[in-house]
Amino acid sequence: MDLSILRELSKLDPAVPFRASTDHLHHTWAKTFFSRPELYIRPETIPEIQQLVTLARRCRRRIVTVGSGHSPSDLTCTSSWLVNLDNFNRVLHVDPTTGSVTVEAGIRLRDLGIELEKHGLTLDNLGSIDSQSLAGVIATGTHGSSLRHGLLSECIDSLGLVLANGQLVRCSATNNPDLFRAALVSLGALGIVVEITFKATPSFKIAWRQERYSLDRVLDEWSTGLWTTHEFVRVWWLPYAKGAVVWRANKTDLPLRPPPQNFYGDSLGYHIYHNLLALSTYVPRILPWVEWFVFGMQYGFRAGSTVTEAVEPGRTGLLMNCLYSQFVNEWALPLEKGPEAIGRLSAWLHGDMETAQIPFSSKGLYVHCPVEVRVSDTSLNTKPRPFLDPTCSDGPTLYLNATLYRPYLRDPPCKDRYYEAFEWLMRQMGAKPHWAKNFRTLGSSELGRVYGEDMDSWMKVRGEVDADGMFAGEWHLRNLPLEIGQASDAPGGEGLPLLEREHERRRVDMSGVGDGVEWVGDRRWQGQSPAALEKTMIPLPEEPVPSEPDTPTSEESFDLLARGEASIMLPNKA
Ligand SMILES: Cc1cc2nc3c(=O)[nH]c(=O)nc-3n(C[C@H](O)[C@H](O)[C@H](O)COP(=O)(O)OP(=O)(O)OC[C@H]3O[C@@H](n4cnc5c(N)ncnc54)[C@H](O)[C@@H]3O)c2cc1C
Ligand SMILES: O=C1O[C@H](CO)C(O)=C1O
Repeated sequence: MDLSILRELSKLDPAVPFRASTDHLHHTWAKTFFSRPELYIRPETIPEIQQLVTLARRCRRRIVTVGSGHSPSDLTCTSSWLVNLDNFNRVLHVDPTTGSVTVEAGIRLRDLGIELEKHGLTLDNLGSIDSQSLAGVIATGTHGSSLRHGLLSECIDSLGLVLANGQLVRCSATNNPDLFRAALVSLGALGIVVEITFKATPSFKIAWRQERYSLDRVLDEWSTGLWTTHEFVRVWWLPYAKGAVVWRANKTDLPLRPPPQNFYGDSLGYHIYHNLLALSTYVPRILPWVEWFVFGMQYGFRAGSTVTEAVEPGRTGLLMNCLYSQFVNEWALPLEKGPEAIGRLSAWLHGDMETAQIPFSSKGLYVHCPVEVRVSDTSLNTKPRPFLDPTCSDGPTLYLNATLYRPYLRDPPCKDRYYEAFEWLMRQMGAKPHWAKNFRTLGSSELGRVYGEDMDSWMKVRGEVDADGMFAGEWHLRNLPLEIGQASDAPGGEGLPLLEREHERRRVDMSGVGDGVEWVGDRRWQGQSPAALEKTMIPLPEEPVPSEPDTPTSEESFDLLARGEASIMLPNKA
């Protein structure tokens, strides 16, 4: 570990542990991106979080907070300090009568669900999985599929954040409302969210039903009940079959009835599908047949042929099997534009360029299914909207998610051409990308324009709480209208001196397994002598963490750290 870090650490409260390790390899769940942070820090208390922020500020380091790494882009990559709150995940307060719950922000949705169930409570809406951290779900605008619900974060009443100056601040609709609206989709760029208070709902069961439709029927019923007969509805469009799987659920008091076995839910079907996808990397033209075979085995070969039903707890029944590593490219647009968007993309995939009106060739291109088709309605929400909410404010929203699997972690050959055309169509139709997913950059100015005053408001709050860019990196620079000044030139430069630039991307060295990319930051602090670095350290007016500047670090702790041993838990104490 860098000696200047140790020196600064020795000046802080020795009673507060600094739980850092030095050899962590970070990767996204999908193993799309990897990075090697200088330090991986897993705090367990708020004083520890405040201390690490103070230390980062003094050592001029960027901080990235990572939840479960389920965002498949390079959003959580860093060569600087990576903070994870998996050990800061307790339920602090539950009021079973009002449903008000306060938790530490690192809690995963699954663990939260189990805890809430003990009090007869649950979350009122879920996406496809429950592995994410609650803070991560909020930070990117995660959604489920229901016209009676908006973003998952709609249940949030207040947030506590540790900001770049080490202070813990709280915000809600009435207290610091601008910070609250900015922090509801923060993209990790405001500070570390540490406490979350939200409204849980009485636990419920759902009765769900799933059947195959023709695409024509989906489009015919689009405005006449497809999305409204049930509280939760999602559609998987199978482009080559010109069909779809429609899944719908309502709350129920019926007794639990587990779902029947299904093809790729079992080991054999799972591996058959995986290997067919792997084969399609070399022989892409088999993909229409793979779609026919796998989804026929899974859901029946003809529209209306097989109906699957079950009754499950909402907490698990709303989830789905997401199978393999994947790219996900998802956009939000007004629900009424769905038939046109699906019709044009369908035409493009089938080579009908006149109907598609998409200026790229689809000749010889074969893609994976499904395209996920989901909805939400955030216009019903009476609470403050997140500034960076990509959904429609004046009516229901449709999400189109072009999923591409990465069999055995290999990228499919259709990716660039498919996403180029898909994104062109989405932009032409006025859609906005889901922040967490694999959209190629639109450029910060386009997103700035698309979000207008809301982006200005978000940027203003960001600038106020993190003037040096301690929580900003290349992903933010690429997608948000940040002013970096001379940030890239020198530490301590004007603009956002702590913002971490990308130095390079390289094929990750994993013995040739997969097409994952290693993201490498500029590590601009390297090569600086401790004395030179110290010159760039900004003294702080307020010190939230008690410090004892003259307390020497014990020889023993110092040696351990200097050797850079992995997984050291440093009680900063003799
Ligand atoms: C298989 C799969 C299924 C998915 N299903 C859905 C779905 O149905 N609907 C949907 O909308 N999305 C879905 N997603 C996307 C997922 O919900 C988001 O990527 C979510 O942000 C992941 O949460 P995480 O805890 O992994 O956060 P990460 O991916 O680790 O981080 C996401 C962002 O949150 C920030 N962050 C995390 N913790 C904190 C904190 N304590 N303080 C401040 N910032 C923080 C990070 O810095 C980063 O900017 C899915 C993803 C996968 C891989
Ligand atoms: O990002 C996502 O992955 C799954 C699809 O497999 C899903 O529903 C998302 O959203």
